[in-house]
Amino acid sequence: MSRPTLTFVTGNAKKLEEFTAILGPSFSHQIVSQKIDLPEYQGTPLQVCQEKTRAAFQIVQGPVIVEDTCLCFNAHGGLPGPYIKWYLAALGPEGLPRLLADFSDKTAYAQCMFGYADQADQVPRVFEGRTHGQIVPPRGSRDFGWDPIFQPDGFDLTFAQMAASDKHEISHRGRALAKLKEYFMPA
Ligand SMILES: O=c1nc[nH]c2c1ncn2[C@H]1C[C@H](O)[C@@H](COP(=O)(O)OP(=O)(O)OP(=O)(O)O)O1
Ligand SMILES: [Mg+2]
Repeated sequence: MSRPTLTFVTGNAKKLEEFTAILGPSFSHQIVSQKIDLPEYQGTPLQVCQEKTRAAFQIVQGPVIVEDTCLCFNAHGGLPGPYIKWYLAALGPEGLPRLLADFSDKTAYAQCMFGYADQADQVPRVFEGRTHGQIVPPRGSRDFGWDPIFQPDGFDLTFAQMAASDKHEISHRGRALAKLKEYFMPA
């Protein structure tokens, strides 16, 4: 029996790796990935995610999933937020914590939004997950983005120092995918 196909459009190999690991082999749909760098939209995280979903649908012309991730500094009113990619590219994990040097509030949250559409004229469905924590000087492997500078609440380790399965259990992505899984595979 063949499972229906869902195409995950992302240019980020680490996202795809986590997505596949978190959903696991028993997911209702067969995941196909397309490595396309979609436009980096501006707006609220929800608007960015929905625009990105529409753009992906135009390309795939079938059921698609996209994901947009934000890292939001509370002292900066939620910025860099969806623009974290550019900040990370410009400053690297060493430079990012310095943005908060003059602020006593080092708290931040990671937010992940998956967008899903299976028709063109549809408001994309969004599954959101959030993890609160602190921005710290980098510790741990430099494998994935800002993982070395994000220390989730309740842990002494940054995401980069945690075992992958521990990260997934509490991560923005893990939480968003738990909702997505619930939608596709209701209990
Ligand atoms: O769990 C994570 N742990 C650490 N870093 C992360 C994580 N998740 C995303 N990131 C990075 C990738 C990119 O620098 C930015 C999000 O930007 P974002 O546009 O969503 O990602 P992207 O352009 O790399 O891939 P895509 O083609 O799916 O848009 O934060
Ligand atoms: Mg992107």
